[in-house]
Amino acid sequence: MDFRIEDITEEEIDRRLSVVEPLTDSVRQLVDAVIRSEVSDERLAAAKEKVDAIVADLREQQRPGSFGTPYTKEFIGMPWGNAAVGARNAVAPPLRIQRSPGLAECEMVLGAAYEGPGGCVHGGVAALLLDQLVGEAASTDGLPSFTGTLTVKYLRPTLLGPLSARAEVTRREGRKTFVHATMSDADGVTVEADAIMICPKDFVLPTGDALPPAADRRLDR
Ligand SMILES: CCCCCCCC/C=C\CCCCCCCC(=O)SCCNC(=O)CCNC(=O)[C@H](O)C(C)(C)COP(=O)(O)OP(=O)(O)OC[C@H]1O[C@@H](n2cnc3c(N)ncnc32)[C@H](O)[C@@H]1OP(=O)(O)O
Repeated sequence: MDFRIEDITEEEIDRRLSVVEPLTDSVRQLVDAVIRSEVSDERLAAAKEKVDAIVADLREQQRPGSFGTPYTKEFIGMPWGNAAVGARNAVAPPLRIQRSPGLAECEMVLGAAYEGPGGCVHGGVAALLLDQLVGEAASTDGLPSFTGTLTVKYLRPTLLGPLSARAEVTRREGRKTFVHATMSDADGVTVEADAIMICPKDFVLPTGDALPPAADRRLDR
């Protein structure tokens, strides 16, 4: 796992985000445009050439593997490659999660890129987003928690469009945290999930240190 430390200021984080977030958003627009475009085959082929040129340009300098999750020395996390919340990841809607102790909530608009059954959210996407949310709810006290078990119940089809989601810790038992989560549309809950999150035994940082006291960690912004 990649939890490297990167010693930068919060201002530097903001500066980097101000560059990459608009780019990622443009790529999201590109994904949506490719799915829904009805221009001619010739124009689609021409678009491919332009996209390939951009990819070649970006690949001139590339980090190996994935982005990982760097943390500042103040333990502000930068999970920018994350599939649900990543600021550099056009696959992520992205979720913009509000956290308070034991609770994580967000509103989102899921478009054509998240389709499963026609016009509906893919069940795997709903599970992905709820997995992130239960992870964040379990981690609001600063303990890293990994999903041990995630049980998802699809109550009725979730139509693409504006949605909200919520995850709440129901109880903690030693290293285990139990979390209940829901995804809802304007008419109520469409998907519910229950998770058992586990804090790994003797978790240590890449520096070899134990985690600092929870109060000193923010893990993310
Ligand atoms: C610089 C600071 C860095 C901090 C980092 C902070 C991060 C948080 C910040 C921000 C939130 C981010 C949010 C992310 C969201 C995304 C969530 C995901 O997608 S997570 C990826 C998918 N999940 C995995 O890949 C897990 C893979 N599995 C494992 O690593 C292990 O199996 C693990 C950790 C789950 C358990 O391993 P063991 O060795 O600790 O477990 P044992 O000691 O055997 O058991 C402990 C207790 O847990 C139960 N248990 C173990 N495995 C279980 C399971 N799979 N399901 C249910 N219970 C399980 C056992 O029965 C036991 O319970 P009894 O104490 O006896 O009551």
